Amino acid sequence: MKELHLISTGSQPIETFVHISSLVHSYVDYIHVREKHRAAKEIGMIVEKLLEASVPAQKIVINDRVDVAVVYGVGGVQLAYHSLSAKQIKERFPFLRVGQSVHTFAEAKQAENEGADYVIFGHIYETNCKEGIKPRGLTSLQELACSVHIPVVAIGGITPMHVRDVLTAGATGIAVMSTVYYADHPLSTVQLYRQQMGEDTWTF
Ligand SMILES: Cc1nc(C(=O)O)sc1CCOP(=O)(O)O
Repeated sequence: MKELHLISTGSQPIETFVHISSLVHSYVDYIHVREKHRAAKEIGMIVEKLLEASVPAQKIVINDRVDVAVVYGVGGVQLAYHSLSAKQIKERFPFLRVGQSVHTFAEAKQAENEGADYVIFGHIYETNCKEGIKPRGLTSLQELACSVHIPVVAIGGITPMHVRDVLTAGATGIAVMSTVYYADHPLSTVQLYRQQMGEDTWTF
């Protein structure tokens, strides 16, 4: 099964993020709370709202803040270069699914060696989120996916029309932000991603 991850924008009202997440969660595998400017307490409140909106705890991934993930009993954490290491977290909290965000082959190898469950690699295409930084493209994705043994989730500018190319390049899943959270019709957008992933028979 190919994974579909959604990432919060960090700039939307929380109510909008929770509302859209509640509409689409049946069709996605993971919803990342990536709210870098917010304190742990606020991130915890967002998790509470997601849970109240029936988003399953196992689908919730907290960016960076392992403390919040453990306290709220959610499914996973997504680590950045400035986060605690995958090794430290896996040793203490083996029940957490640990993703590492990477931008180079060396970072991906290190994540694998440290016991990360998967990496998110990007950005593949141009995206407003990484303005002015050259996209890494499909060839780098292909090289990286061939070189590590853990799943590689692709991120950055991925529209439904890109999905097949990205999966053909070796990604085991995709992560998207603006195309869903800024969509006029988030539910049909997510369904379109699923179709492109060859999973139009997705059951929920
Ligand atoms: C959060 C994030 N990380 C990236 C990376 O390359 O590490 S790209 C990205 C943003 C992805 O947003 P969109 O789907 O709107 O392009």
